[in-house]
Amino acid sequence: MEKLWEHGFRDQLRVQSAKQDVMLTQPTLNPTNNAEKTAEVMFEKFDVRSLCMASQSILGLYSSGSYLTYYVSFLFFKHEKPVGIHRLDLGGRDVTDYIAKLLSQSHNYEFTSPLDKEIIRQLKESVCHVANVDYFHELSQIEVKADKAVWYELPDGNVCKFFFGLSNEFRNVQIFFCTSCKTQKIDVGTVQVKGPEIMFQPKLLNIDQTPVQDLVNESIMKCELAMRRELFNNIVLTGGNTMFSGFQQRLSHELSKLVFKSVKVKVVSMSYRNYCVWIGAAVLADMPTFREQWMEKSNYSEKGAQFIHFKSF
Ligand SMILES: Nc1ncnc2c1ncn2[C@@H]1O[C@H](COP(=O)(O)OP(=O)(O)OP(=O)(O)O)[C@@H](O)[C@H]1O
Repeated sequence: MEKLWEHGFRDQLRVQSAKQDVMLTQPTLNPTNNAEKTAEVMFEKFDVRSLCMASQSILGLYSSGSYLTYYVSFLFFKHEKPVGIHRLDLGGRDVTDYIAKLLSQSHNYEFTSPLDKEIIRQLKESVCHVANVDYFHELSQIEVKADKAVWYELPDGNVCKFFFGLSNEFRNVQIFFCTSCKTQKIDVGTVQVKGPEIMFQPKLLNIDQTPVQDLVNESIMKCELAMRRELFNNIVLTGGNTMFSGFQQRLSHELSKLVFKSVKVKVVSMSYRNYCVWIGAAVLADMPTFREQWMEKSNYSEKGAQFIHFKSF
C-alpha cells in the first residue's frame, strides 16, 4: 500500500504529501488494526497534515443526496456501536474470477495471466447481467445476440477486436478475439448470468456467505421498528459491482419476497453509482462543518494511531 500511495501523491496528484489533508475510504467493518497502521504510515512516512478515514457505504449515501443519509450518519457518529451493518465478503473480483473459472472449464484454456483477467473483466462488464426473476428459467432462455463488436486496447498498445456472434453448436453468445499473433474464441453462453448470480446465491461457489438480499433484510430488521418501512423504501446501490443490468430489479424482487406485502421496497440505482464513493468523499472533504472528523497531526503526536478510531467512520 505504501508504494501505491507514494505513486498516488508523486505521479498521479503530483503533490507533496506533507502539505495535504488526506481522506481515505475504507470498506465496511475494516479491521481496526488496518486503520491504525494506515494512520501510522500516513503521519510517519508521508507526514500528512491531517487524515480522515471514511466508510465507503456512508460516502456512497452522501453522494445520493438521500435524506436518510442523516439518519445513517447519526447511527455512525452518535452510537457507540452502530446497528444494522453487515458485510458480504464477495465482490467484483470474485465475480471476475468465477467467470474465468467457468470459461476455463468450458474452453480448456486457463485464464490466469493479468491480461487474461483484464479481458475477462471487460467481458464481464460488457455482456454479463443479473438474471431477472427466475434464474434457472433465464439460464434456459439465454438470448442469442448477434454481431456486436467491442474494441479493446491491450496494455502494450496493440488493439484487439472482439466479435460477438452466434454459435450454432451451443446456441449461445460467443466471443472471438484476436491479438497480433493468435486468434482465440470464447463461448460466453450461460456464463453471462451465472457470474453475477453468485451475489444472490453464494452457494454456487460452495462458500459460506449470506446472499446479498438476506444481508440487506437482516440489516434493516436490526434497526428501530419505526424506521424499517422508510429504510426498505430507500435502499441505495453503490459500487461498481452493482452496475450489472438487472441488479436493481432482482434485489427489489428478492426483498419483496422477504417482507410483508404492505411494505414497499424501493431500490435506488443512480447511473453514477460506480463513482459515488469518490463523489461522497469530495463533498464531505469540502465541508467546513465536517472538519471535526479529521485527525490532525498534533492528535497523532499526542494520542497515537489509536485515536483514528474516534475520527474515522
Ligand atoms: N458496468 C459494470 N458492470 C459490471 N461490473 C462493473 C461495471 N463497472 C465496474 N464493475 C466492477 O466493479 C468492481 C469495482 O467496484 P468498486 O469500484 O466498488 O471497487 P471494489 O469494491 O474495490 O471492487 P472489488 O469488489 O472488485 O474489489 C470491479 O470488479 C469492476 O469490474
